[in-house]
Amino acid sequence: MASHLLAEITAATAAAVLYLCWKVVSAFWISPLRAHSQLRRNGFAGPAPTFPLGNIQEMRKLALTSQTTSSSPSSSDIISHDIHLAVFPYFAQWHNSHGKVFVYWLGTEPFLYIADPEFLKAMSAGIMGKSWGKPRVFKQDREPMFGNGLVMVEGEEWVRHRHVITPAFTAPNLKAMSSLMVESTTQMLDRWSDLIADGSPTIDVEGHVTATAGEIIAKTSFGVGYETGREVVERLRAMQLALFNSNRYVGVPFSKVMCPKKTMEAKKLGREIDSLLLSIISSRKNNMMNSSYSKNNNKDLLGLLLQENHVDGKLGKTLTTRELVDECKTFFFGGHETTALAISWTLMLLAKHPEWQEELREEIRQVTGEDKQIDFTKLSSLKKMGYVMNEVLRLYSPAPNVQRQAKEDIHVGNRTIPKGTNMWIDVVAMHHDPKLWGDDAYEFKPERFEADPLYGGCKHKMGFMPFGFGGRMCVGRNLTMMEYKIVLSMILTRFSFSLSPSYVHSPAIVLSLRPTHGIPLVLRPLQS
Ligand code: HEM
Repeated sequence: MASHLLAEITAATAAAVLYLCWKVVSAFWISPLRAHSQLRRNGFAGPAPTFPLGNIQEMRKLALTSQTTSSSPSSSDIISHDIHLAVFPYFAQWHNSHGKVFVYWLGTEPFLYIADPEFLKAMSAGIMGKSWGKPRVFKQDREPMFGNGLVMVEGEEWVRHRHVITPAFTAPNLKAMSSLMVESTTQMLDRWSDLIADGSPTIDVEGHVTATAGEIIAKTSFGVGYETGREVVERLRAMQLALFNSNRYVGVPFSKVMCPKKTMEAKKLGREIDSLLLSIISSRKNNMMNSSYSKNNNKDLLGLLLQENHVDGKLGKTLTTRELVDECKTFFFGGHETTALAISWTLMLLAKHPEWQEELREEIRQVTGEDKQIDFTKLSSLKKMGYVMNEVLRLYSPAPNVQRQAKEDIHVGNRTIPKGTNMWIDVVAMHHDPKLWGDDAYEFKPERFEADPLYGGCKHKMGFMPFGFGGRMCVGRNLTMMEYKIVLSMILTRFSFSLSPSYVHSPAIVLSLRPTHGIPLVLRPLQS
């Protein structure tokens, strides 16, 4: 009897193990092979993948070769803005052999690489925001950062999130945040004045600007006076480092098991962040129930989302507490580093172009007049600053790529992109393409946006997309524009600056497009 039972258990276990093996082989070997041949049949060629790394090995090799053989100048005198080869050496190489649309593999996941705006236009025609997916591998990889926040959520869920979140970014709501930006920037500039007075006029502005942008996003997201906000920010930064400053095998089966330390650390920080945010949210909710609650005290993003929830609760346009936690994290990761990088790269470019520093100072003088203070209502008059911002976002786009996943088969001419295909849109390649921008594509020329403020004279309307495209375009772009103009006007009004001889031009991708060795500037106070 006992031996009969044992035999049954053994048989059941063997069947379960076999089934599991079949599932694994099917998910990581058979399905990818099927997808590979389907894409090839549809005319999408690309570098040959190997199992289980796909093209990762080759990408690493090319990145390493590019680092060691890079002719990119290390001196602050000669700076090349032709950065595609330096930041994406593998894509630049595959461009030459496979054109502007091809398939490459991250582990067992196929990615359709796109750097052709005409293909992009044809591919996205008629597809609404809610019908796009986001690559599953990135959703898993970045889960601790974005959870089910707006960047990652799909379908009707995305519609619900976007409806609740969009009103928080309207002009009257943003206006209320401008004083928080002025406050944090003033503190940063006072520190710069102290450093200069102490005889240290060379300052790595990137570090300072990123810290200030982190403070600003914490205040604009969770509100002033929330000491916990600082704790959240510190942990969020630590989590980002844990996730991105190590060897990564995105798309490779069981890659998390291969980097257990990183995975555990990110998970632990994730739990701590969630519990801090949960406590902020529940105390805010309690305050709203309080009779002395005033709407004016709640003009930060979280407060606005809670109000939206409050007002529209009956219409089903609500976010759960868990979703609010994910949105707070999303604002932080989506919002602070990108904006800080836009400002930092601008400072590098303006340091190289003192004539543009002067142009902008003159514009600020004209716009502010006697007040000398930049005020929210005057920001839209800073036109030249807008051209400079666009030109910086073109040359050094903080978000170097945009990702999508096909939820259904997509037809482009006589080719079909099969359902489930991931797409990787190379923004850096398009922003630097001389065929789209002309022979001066690698030059810093803000004036190209004077005649054509939206597209900078780009020959294709989808060739300039620092904030993405279509219904899923960045929800925070107006907040960025406001922060950019406030911070930059305040810096330009108090200091003139040049590049330190120690500056090393080294743009590289660490999720965003970053200056690897910071941006050391030599600052000089201006007479007020
Ligand atoms: C220079 C600054 C910024 C850049 C370059 C940038 C860039 C982008 C890009 C490229 C996308 C993807 C769009 C797409 O898939 O088509 C995006 C989406 C998003 N961004 Fe930004 N962003 C910036 C600032 C911000 C700020 C300040 C916030 C919020 C505080 C923010 C929040 C978001 C969110 C929530 C999404 C997801 C939108 C959706 O899928 O519906 N971003 N951003």
